[in-house]
Amino acid sequence: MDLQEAVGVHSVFKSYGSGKNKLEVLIGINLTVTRGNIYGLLGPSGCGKTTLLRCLLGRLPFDGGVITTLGKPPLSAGHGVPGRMVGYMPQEVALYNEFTIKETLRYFGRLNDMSMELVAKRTDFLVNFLHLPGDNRMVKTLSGGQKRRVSFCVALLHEPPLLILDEPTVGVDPLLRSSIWQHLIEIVQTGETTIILTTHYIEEARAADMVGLMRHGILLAESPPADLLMVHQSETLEAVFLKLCTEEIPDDPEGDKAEISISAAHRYQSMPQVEVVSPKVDAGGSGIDDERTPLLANHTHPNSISKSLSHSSSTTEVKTEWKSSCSSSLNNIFALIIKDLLKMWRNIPLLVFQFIMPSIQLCFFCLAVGGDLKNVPVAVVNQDSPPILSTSYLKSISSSIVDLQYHDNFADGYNAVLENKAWALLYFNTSFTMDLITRARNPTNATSEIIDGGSVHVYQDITNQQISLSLTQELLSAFETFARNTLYSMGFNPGAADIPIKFEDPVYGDTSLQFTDYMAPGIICTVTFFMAVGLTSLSFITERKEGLLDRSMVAGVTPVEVMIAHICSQFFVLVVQISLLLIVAIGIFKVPHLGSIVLVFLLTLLQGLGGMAYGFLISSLCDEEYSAIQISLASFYPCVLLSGIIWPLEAMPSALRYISIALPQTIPTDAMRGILLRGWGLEYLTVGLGIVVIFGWTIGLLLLSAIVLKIRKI
Ligand SMILES: Nc1ncnc2c1ncn2[C@@H]1O[C@H](COP(=O)(O)OP(=O)(O)OP(=O)(O)O)[C@@H](O)[C@H]1O
Repeated sequence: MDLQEAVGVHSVFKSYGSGKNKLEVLIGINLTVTRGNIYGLLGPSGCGKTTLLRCLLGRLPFDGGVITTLGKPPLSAGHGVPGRMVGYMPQEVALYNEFTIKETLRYFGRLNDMSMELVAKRTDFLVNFLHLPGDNRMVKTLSGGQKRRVSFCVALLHEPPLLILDEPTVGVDPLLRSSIWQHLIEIVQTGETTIILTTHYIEEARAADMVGLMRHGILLAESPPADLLMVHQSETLEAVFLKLCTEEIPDDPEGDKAEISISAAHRYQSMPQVEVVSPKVDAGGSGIDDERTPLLANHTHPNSISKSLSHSSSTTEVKTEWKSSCSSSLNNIFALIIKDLLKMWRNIPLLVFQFIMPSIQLCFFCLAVGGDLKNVPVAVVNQDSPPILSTSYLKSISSSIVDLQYHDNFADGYNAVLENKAWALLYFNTSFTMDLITRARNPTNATSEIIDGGSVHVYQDITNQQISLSLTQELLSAFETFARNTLYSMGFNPGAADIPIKFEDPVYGDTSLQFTDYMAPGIICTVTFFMAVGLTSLSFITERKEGLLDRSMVAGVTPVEVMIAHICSQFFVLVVQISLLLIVAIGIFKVPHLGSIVLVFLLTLLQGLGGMAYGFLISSLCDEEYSAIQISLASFYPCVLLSGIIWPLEAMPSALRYISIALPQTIPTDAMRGILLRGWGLEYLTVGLGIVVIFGWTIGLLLLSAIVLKIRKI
């Protein structure tokens, strides 16, 4: 291997998609970048420049060929590409909008293991050199061009031996562009830094040591700019490029690429081999060689150059000590945690939302579900004469539960139910009191007419089972009260012999328990789990879409480090969330808590971690937020419905029960119920199993996410 070779690309092929949708983007590309050189990769939009750069960075797998960067293939063990050996400026801005310039550079400085003093010095220099406003300015308040310059700063910050810059001069005014080129020329002077950049401004690439002209995935030519101009007898690189394009593709620009590839390769071989000349330092140390002069001659801001040149000596003093060893995971995790915490800090409303959202959801649940009915309208037609016992019975009905509405005749009362103005009609015959007394005096000899006349006739709308069951319960319990208070006190026995079943004191629970208490443990589990799913998946997809994750990964961060950092930074959010949730459940809504609160907390915390792990899996599978939301929603209902949270597992078909038991909420919810309602501890199998199940799910989901990320090469 040529020791002078910084980057070698040999017969590299890359395509996107497959079958009919296959798009060949790189077709047997060969290129060599010499150490200490600036290599300008030129070509029209869509010709594959970014794709090639991402392959060089190890961020995109390629189909065939060999790539070496700084002597090794990217991603080889212990290699710093991706990592500290490379500085990357992507095409998109890829900056945290909520950070200041200083914070942005500190984050990337930490990833590159720089001391904060060094970061501060480099920040001062770069902010000054690139004419950026103060380093305390928020990125979101910068103009498009200023943001791109901050992005450029990030790539230059740690003075890596390899700089890969995707269109660094887009959105930059000509003066600054010239100054940037001047700086790039300076930093390659030592021979330690190599730069590959793409640009649409073909003419500015005259300042490069070597240019590669790309079109339709092939390299049409690779030569020093001066030689290209000479060989093609053209005045401008643009003219050379046009000439090459028309030579190669006379009729159809979308024509046969294989043919192009062969002819291009042929021409490359037949081209005069030109010695690659490193930029020469002139007597004044300006570092401007003859070929570059035309570009720099347009420079009307001499201060910019002299300023950057004076920095040349200072940069040697503040030279970053980049390390060639692999990224330190702990260092990366630390940097990522600080970044995550800062992001949270910068978005306090979102943080507060995260803290209180589970509690608010629990409030809605406790307020809306499981309570007693109130003011249920019930029509009454009382034709009892004299209305003694009927009135007494009606008085026994709870007025807070049932709102009695009197009607004159049966038809009116019945219509009220038909028109959904009442949930039931209570009808008393004219002989209700007399017949009930007759029946009470002699229950064994009561005729069916007497029984019918002495009964309350109830006509119900039972389309709402919850209302009809509660109403039935209330009417029956009112009759019990009425019988005890009125009939027995009058010395009558209505005839109902006591059923020979005696309910002793319950083993677990008491009669004050409500449906809310049964559901609350499941709600606590699911709310915590799915809040974490949503926040984790969306946060990662957004970071990935904005190129932020990619940028961190080029700096050497691995997906596992991202996961660990996210879990650490979100841990404190979870702790606050769960504390508030339990305060609301136990303190405000008086959900019984007979067992250890620590165990309840632990189980809920594990649910949150499980949710994060599921969020990771979703974000590793989905590229878009909407698909992540769809998967989350699609899994929410099965989880809630199948986990025995709303309705007992015992009511499910037995086959479904097996699926249900395997879900991450079923056994943990049972365990939570055991702790809260029965006072169970770890000595009970269900509680231990609940912890093991959710822990197992968390580890399994994390591993699965790591595998998916690896397969998808994200
Ligand atoms: N992830 C992808 N899936 C499918 N096609 C893609 C993907 N990324 C890029 N392409 C396609 O590959 C081709 C090359 O894209 P690339 O971004 O490498 O071009 P480029 O030369 O960098 O263009 P520009 O100068 O506009 O940035 C384009 O046709 C693009 O649409």
